Order: sequence, then C-alpha cells, then structure tokens
Amino acid sequence: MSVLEDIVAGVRADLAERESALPFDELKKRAAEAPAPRDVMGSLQESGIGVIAEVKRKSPSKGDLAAIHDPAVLAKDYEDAGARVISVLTEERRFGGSLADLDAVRAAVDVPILRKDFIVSPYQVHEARLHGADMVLLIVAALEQNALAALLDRVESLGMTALVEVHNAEECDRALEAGASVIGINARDLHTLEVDRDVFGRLAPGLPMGTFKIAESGVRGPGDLMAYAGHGADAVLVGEGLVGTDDPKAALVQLVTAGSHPACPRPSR
Ligand SMILES: O=C(O)c1ccccc1NCC(=O)[C@H](O)[C@H](O)COP(=O)(O)O
Repeated sequence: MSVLEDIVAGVRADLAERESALPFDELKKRAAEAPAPRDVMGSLQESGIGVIAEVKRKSPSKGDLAAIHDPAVLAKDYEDAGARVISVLTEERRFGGSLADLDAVRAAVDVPILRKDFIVSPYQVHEARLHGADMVLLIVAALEQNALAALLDRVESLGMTALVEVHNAEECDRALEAGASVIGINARDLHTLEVDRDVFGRLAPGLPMGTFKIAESGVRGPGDLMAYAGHGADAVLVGEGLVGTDDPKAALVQLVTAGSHPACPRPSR
C-alpha cells in the first residue's frame, strides 16, 4: 500500500465514524447556516507573491515537527505576519490535525482558511464549510476523475475556492479537465516523499494563462520563494519552513517581505 493509499484508508475509516454521529443531511443543513465564505482570490491576489502559511504538527515524511499547543495563537501570529491564507491540516492520524484546529483558527483570524486534508467525499466538503473553511484542497492523485470534477463543483457551489493539487503533467491535464483554475503544484512526491523543487518549473509553463499557480512544499526560506516566483508561482504554501523554526512569525515575515520586494519576480497573469 502506498503512503497515499494508507492515509486515505485511515481518512475513510474516521469519516465513517463522523457520518454515523452526524448524518449528511443534518450536516448540510448546519453548514448552510455558517457565515459566508471569505474572498480567497481577493486575498491571494492582493500584491506580490502571497504566502499561505500552514498549521502542521507532524507529517509522514518528517514525523513530529512542532508541538502546537494552541493553533489559534500560531494562526494569529501568521495573520499578523501577513499570511494571505492560513492552511490547517485536519487529517488526524498522520498529521496530528483535527476539525477542532479548524474551529480554533477560524475563531482567531479574519484571513481566509484552507482545509488541508485528503478529501474523498462530499461530506468532508460540507464539513469544511461548517467549520469555517473558505478553501478546500482536492488532491488529483487521490481521486477518480468523476469524483474530482464533482467535488470541485461542490466546493464552488458552496462559495468556496478549490485548490487542486497536482504532481505531474497527467494530473495537470486532469485538473484542467475537471475545471480547476487554482492549481497547486506539490514538490513532494507522494510515493517517495522526497521534495523536488524543480517539479514546479517543469509543470507550471504548461498551465494555461489565467491559471492561479501555487507552489506547495519545500519553501525553507526567502530564496526558495524567489526561485518559485521566478518560475511563475503566484503564491507559495509553506509548512515546515515556518513551524520547524524557533520563531514561525519571524520566519513568515521574512517570506512575506521577500514576496513583496521589488526584486521578486511578479505573477504574469
Ligand atoms: O508533508 C508530508 O510528509 C506529506 C506526506 C504525504 C502527503 C502529504 C504531505 N504533506 C502535505 C503537504 O502538502 C505539505 O504539508 C505542504 O505542501 C507544505 O509542505 P512543507 O512546506 O514542505 O512542509
């Protein structure tokens, strides 16, 4: 079983438990009463290269990364440092996240929030909405084509923004065919878990003009952000490069400063 299959199997098992505790129809009703989603693209397109800052406790590739006792405090630091979106990992078994983290972050900040998880069911999309998410990650490698297209439609029908994640050219084609306009190119190979920052430079030029391109994984400092920007990234998503430092807020200020510096290559949309 690959790492992705293993993660998804755990996600499905946990999902079944939540579905029996709160039936889908009731979940949908509750989610429909949640405050309206925030304007993700407005926030991401403000100026320069936006930074999506991630609340990430641990990962399959690195094990424990940070003891985040209060995700609200970290999220507030991220917001104050200039994060355009805050990514909250809600997968429990391998990443140590939870929907409670999403609630805590939602209550603490005004910037849009991404639910970062392994989404395989419409249930999780409504759940994301109920817990205050404005953006939802859809990983092409984890989904059949019909499911990908249907989930993307569902995310958008709820007023949220879909971040569609790809790792290779075939997945780029599938993302576009499903109707994605915001594509995250993830430098982390889902089989080996190795990070290859050059993947972004290989895939981004093949995406149509007007696609909003997010470089995911591998940003460890301003140099990596500038390099991704040089290859056409509109924004970067950063986890370890923040939570793995002694001072995530200061590390984020450095990235935000680099992303808005006149010497930083500008998005070409
Ligand atoms: O981080 C992992 O080890 C991982 C393993 C398997 C699937 C996904 C994984 N990470 C999720 C992410 O996409 C990253 O958290 C995100 O891109 C930030 O990456 P980084 O800045 O390198 O922590």
